[in-house]
Amino acid sequence: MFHAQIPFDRIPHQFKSGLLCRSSQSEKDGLKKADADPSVKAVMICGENGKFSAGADIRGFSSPKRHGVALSPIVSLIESSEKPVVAAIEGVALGGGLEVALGCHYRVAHAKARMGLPEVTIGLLPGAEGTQRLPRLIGVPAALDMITTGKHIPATEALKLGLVDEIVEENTIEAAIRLANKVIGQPLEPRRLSLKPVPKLPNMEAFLREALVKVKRQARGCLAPELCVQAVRAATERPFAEGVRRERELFGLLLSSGQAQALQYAFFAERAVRRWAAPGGASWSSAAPQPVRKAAVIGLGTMGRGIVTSLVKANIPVVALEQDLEYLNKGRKAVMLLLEREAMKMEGGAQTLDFHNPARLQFTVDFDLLCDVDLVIEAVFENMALKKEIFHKLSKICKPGALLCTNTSALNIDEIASATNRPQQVIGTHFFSPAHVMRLLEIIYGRHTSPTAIATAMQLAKALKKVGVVVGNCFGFVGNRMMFPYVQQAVFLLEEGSRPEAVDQVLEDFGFKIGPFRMSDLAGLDVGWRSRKEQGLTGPSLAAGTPARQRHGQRYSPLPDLLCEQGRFGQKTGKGWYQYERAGGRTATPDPWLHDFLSQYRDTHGIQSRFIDQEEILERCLFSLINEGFAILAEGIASGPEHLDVIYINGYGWPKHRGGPMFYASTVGLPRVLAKLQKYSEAHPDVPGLRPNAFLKKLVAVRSPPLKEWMSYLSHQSPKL
Ligand SMILES: CCCCCCCCCCCCC[C@H](O)CC(=O)SCCNC(=O)CCNC(=O)[C@H](O)C(C)(C)COP(=O)(O)OP(=O)(O)OC[C@H]1O[C@@H](n2cnc3c(N)ncnc32)[C@H](O)[C@@H]1OP(=O)(O)O
Ligand SMILES: NC(=O)c1ccc[n+]([C@@H]2O[C@H](COP(=O)([O-])OP(=O)(O)OC[C@H]3O[C@@H](n4cnc5c(N)ncnc54)[C@H](O)[C@@H]3O)[C@@H](O)[C@H]2O)c1
Repeated sequence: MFHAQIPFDRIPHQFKSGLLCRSSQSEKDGLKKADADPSVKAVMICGENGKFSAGADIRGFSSPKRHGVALSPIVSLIESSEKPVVAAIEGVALGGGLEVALGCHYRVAHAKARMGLPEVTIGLLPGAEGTQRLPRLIGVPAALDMITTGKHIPATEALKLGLVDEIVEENTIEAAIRLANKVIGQPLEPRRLSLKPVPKLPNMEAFLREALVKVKRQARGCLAPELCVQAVRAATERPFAEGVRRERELFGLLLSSGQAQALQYAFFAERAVRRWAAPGGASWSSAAPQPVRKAAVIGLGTMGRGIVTSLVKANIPVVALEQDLEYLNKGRKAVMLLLEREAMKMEGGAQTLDFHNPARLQFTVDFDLLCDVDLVIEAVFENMALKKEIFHKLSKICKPGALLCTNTSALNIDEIASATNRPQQVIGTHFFSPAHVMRLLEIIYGRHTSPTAIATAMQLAKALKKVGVVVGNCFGFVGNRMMFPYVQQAVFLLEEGSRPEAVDQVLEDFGFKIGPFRMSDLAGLDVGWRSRKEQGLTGPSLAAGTPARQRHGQRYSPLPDLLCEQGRFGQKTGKGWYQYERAGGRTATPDPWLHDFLSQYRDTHGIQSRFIDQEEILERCLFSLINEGFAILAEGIASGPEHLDVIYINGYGWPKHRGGPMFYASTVGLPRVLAKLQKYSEAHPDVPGLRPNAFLKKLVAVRSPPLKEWMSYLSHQSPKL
């Protein structure tokens, strides 16, 4: 028996699909030798360290020294072997790793193994004949599902699909050797996938057409899913060799599309932000988290109920607290509904949700029940006085080591911490709505927050299967602070002549899940209105004689306030920037009332309406957001552009195939972003958000270095870092 080892470890190789890295030549030679050696009767291919293979080294695809990756010939070599080749799949078999396994004549998997073709998630398609072999093995519908979503499937599902021949609970390698011994001498032709026909469907053409429509709708401009469908279509229409040629052609298109680079950047950025750093040199490498064995959530409104659901899903016992019994009952019902839905989704899976057990989930109005929790997440109304009152109470009731977290969207963490006797244990954990769905957790350290508190919040993010991003404290933190100028531009564009549906369309065509006005209607216009009233920008506390369209010498648009005064809060009232079929309705339609209202508003304020083209809409909204990003970096609120990009992709619906706002700026070109901001700023001198940030100017002055070098051009590190 000859064993060809597929290395895995930390993927330091140019090509990681096994066989073709470090010792690729020797493994290729090994296979040839095994074929030629009459004493070898069968071959077993396995991975190192309990992992089959995670596929190609993703960094290799954007490396200037990219070598022609010759995985296909290896897969063909395996398949054409005259001796049975069995794959022993442990851990993961992903991408090129699974393609290698598809070249084998038999596949044995450990019950805990996962398999998938995730290339689509990094902007590519399986490029080592996977799009041609997989449909031949498991049929077009299942193959298309795996290839266009990139999902990892567990071994049990792989067995049902026929992707593997056997699953084992114990030693996979021994099982693979047993199988290899059993099949020695049996004909191999029927096991060579390239020789098999693709199983027919009665309605193949219609099926593929519908699949294309579906993936295009979901892809929001991302090319890879569509090209995956085209590659699978080729498998159904052409002989194997021609299908492979088509796969290669489509792979080349994706590789040079720019989207693959953006998605691969996003893959590494998400991993890079785990290595957080904070003031005083504290970092991920030195700080250790505290265990969270029990948590509490205060306030069961929109956010609190999602946060409770998230904690229960992560198997963390929760005490859920409300201000009175009426709110408590409302909150309990909402939480139970969410958990029941989540349990339905998990049905049949290995996991179950134990939420009827009061030891796992307890509802109360009694603060004293928080005395033994390890962590509290406050999610009450966005009101500083209320938050301080709650934190003061918590610091008296909670045990000394308990971490006190606030879900505030924008308020000052230090001021909240000042109400406690333990500011080092106060931290912002900013969830995004719906909190049990959205992946982002913005983690905000205050002046006194300890490294242990940061490490614990990051650990919590991981336990909740979220992406934690550590940032500094400022109004709106990173995400909302960058959002303010974006939304402001969108409203200014309406004043100047545009319409909500035109602005939304441009940004949705760019790839945002939802444009700013649809988003505002969904979140509720009253939320921002309340905040502006608290800031004294509108409402009774506004000084008499303040010009309608100016605040503190800067341009201000009262349009959202005027809509709120009309009771137009968005979806919840059936009217906002759009009209809806009813209060609580979800279908937005352009509203003639709003159009008339905008015309009257322009007349009242003597604004000459003009046609605003798509380019201006896009640039003013996006470049003002990006400009704020440069200010955030310069102030040391975030440690690098990757942080901003991960926040936008995971919390704000930024299209991942455009890599996040800062990556996008680097692809547009910093000189162009600067020139456009200068132009718009000259036209609107009273809008600070359009005034190019000094850090952006500096980067352009030093000839726009690559994004990963930006931070080295900050002459002084801000006290925040
Ligand atoms: C111009 C014409 C050209 C025509 C050419 C035509 C021929 C082309 C032939 C091409 C052949 C293509 C072959 C194949 O189809 C392509 C591929 O295989 S692409 C890769 C597919 N694989 C993946 O996408 C897997 C990605 N990884 C993961 O999903 C996860 O990392 C994991 C493997 C499930 C492990 O998850 P975790 O345990 O949570 O660990 P981490 O995620 O933190 O990862 C640990 C560490 O490893 C790094 N890493 C993981 N996978 C890869 C990888 N594939 N490449 C590089 N690096 C990887 C990860 O970044 C972490 O390191 P850190 O960033 O923290 O330093
Ligand atoms: N809604 C969002 O999209 C969103 C997103 C991120 C962050 N946030 C932030 O999360 C927090 C909560 O927002 P929300 O939208 O869930 O608000 P919400 O109005 O829906 O819910 C707040 C809840 O807090 C409860 N509450 C008020 N005072 C309390 C007290 N003394 N004790 C216990 N409970 C009390 C209320 O009864 C209410 O149920 C705010 O700080 C908000 O800025 C909101």
